[in-house]
Amino acid sequence: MKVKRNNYSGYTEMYDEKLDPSVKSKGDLKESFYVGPSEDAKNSNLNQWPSEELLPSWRSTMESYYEKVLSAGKRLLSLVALALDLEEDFFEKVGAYPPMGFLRLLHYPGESTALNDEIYGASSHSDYGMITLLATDGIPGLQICQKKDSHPQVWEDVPHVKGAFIVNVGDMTERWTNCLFRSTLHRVIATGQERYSVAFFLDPKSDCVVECLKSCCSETSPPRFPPIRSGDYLEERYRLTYASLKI
Ligand SMILES: O=C(O)CCC(=O)C(=O)O
Ligand SMILES: [Fe+2]
Repeated sequence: MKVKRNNYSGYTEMYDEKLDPSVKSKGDLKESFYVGPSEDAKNSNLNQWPSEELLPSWRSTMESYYEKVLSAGKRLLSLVALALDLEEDFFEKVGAYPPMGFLRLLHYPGESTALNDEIYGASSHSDYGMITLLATDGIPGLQICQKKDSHPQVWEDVPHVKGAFIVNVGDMTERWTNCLFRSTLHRVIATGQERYSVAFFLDPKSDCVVECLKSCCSETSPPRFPPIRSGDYLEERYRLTYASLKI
């Protein structure tokens, strides 16, 4: 396909990714299309777009959705800051802005693969960034595990609420808050039903250093994660997602 993934933008085929590298499958069932920020630091556009003749207005629809969900995400981040007793514009002040938004259009094929338990629509993972705003078509499949350190893990279906986003806490928020806000462990099981969803990942600007908030650590509860540059952290997480595969 002409718009195949490049620099994390464009099309990824079925089995291109494995979100849980420990799963013994050839990859996750989903196929997806990524749309990143329209400009990088050097002002060059990294996005891949299908041709206007093939899909008229598709690009403008995506760009318009991107802007709207980004603005909703930023408002939500202000609420996260307030919930942590920080100033409303904390994430702006700490250098996370302008945040990097990644829109991901997902398609899960309808074929049943129930014979192989290890095949997931999306295998178990937590999202990497600050928060994710997820819209789904209401077809079941998405599950969360609330106590991710427990064994065996208990998975619960996420109910669909029409017109509402599902909001996942990401790993960088977990690092910032020293696990006060736990990132959401989730997966999509293969139900044999075709399913569509749209995820919007909100990540800090790449040179933002994510380190434990002063209010979230003490002598008895020291920082559990070392400070890390957001761009380096994301690079490593993406590398691991593709490392077990040959692409
Ligand atoms: O399709 C879904 O409901 C979840 C997708 C997801 O978790 C992801 O892309 O990170
Ligand atoms: Fe996810």
